[in-house]
Amino acid sequence: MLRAVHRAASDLRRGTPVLIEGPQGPLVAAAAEVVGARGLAELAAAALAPPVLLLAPVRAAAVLQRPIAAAPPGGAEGRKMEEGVVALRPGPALLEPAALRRLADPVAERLLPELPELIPPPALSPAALALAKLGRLLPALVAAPARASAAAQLGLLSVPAADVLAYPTTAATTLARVAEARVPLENARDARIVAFRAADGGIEHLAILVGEPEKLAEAGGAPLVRAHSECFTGDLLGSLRCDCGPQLRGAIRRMGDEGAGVLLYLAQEGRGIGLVNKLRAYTLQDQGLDTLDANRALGYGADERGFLVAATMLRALGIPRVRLLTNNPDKMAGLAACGIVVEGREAHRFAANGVNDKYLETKAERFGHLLR
Ligand SMILES: Nc1nc2c(ncn2[C@@H]2O[C@H](COP(=O)(O)OP(=O)(O)OP(=O)(O)O)[C@@H](O)[C@H]2O)c(=O)[nH]1
Ligand SMILES: [Zn+2]
Repeated sequence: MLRAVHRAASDLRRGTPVLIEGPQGPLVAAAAEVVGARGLAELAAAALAPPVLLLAPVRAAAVLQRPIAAAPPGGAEGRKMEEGVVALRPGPALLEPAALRRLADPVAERLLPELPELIPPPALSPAALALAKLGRLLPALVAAPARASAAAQLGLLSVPAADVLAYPTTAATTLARVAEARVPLENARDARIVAFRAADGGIEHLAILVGEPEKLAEAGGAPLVRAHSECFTGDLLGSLRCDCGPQLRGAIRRMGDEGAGVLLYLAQEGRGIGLVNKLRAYTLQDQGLDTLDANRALGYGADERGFLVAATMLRALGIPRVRLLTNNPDKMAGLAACGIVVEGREAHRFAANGVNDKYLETKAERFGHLLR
């Protein structure tokens, strides 16, 4: 079940259409960002009706140059605008690879050849958008109801919509320890790295254990824990745009000083949108958007991370109670909702550096990050 989703996301990434299966018959979909002439021809061969464009509501509003009310997915009430999906009927000038790429990408935005018309989204649209996000692609697709025989006849991959929507939970709950090694660190010599992998062999997450936090937990204690989302630019390159580097090294140093702790190094780059999209978000931020609106302009949510990954790893390590090193109240609530007892919070704030000042302000003002 994980495997089919994984393979379908990979096909989307290479511009090949996939079939998303539901009770009313399949939807054939290809990613607007990468689809080429061959993918569009395959899509047309599978389709029962002319293709439509599926976009996140914020992106659709930007394309149409007016505010729109998003249809909540599956008619569910109370969903956030950023979780909905909007369908547009394109004319022939838009059904062409370069125009589709411009439609998907606000960074590449130039005048579109025509303004498409708003129509009700076909069934299974939310799963199509979710699959593009799992592939870390821009959530923009060209899609059409498809013939049930299309998978066999055209050799397209087919995946149940329900499996796509369940993927984040399934992947998080099937994480298991696969490797472990002692790795003395500059500021914490007694450190080990434990690697976790999901049942589909997908993306791996790491736990860095300083000292013996498991023993502390066994005795009923709550070790110092940091759930750190990967940040290639900040953690590795020392980017000044964010505070990730100082937070990462600061957490290890603190655990070294205290003699015990766990740093979960989570493969959730860019708050879950991936490195490529984070770079796009940075371009939008240089054009004036803040970190939250930049994510939304791309069609992603402000924060796409789930906390089940961290909770599953902590449970597997035998650490059900934690003192969490964070300024983010959502992390505490998220871990608690996944069954981890958050006994306390330790502030983890570093001074602004002259470049990340606005980023830190936005985290406090719009994400509700605690200032101390
Ligand atoms: N999309 C996006 N992601 C960013 C941006 N700046 C940093 N990030 C990502 O944000 C994540 C940093 O999150 P964390 O430090 O784990 O958590 P936090 O939500 O800031 O909360 P704390 O625990 O208080 O640090 C990393 O995955 C970074 O790649 C940005 O401008 N846009
Ligand atoms: Zn960062």
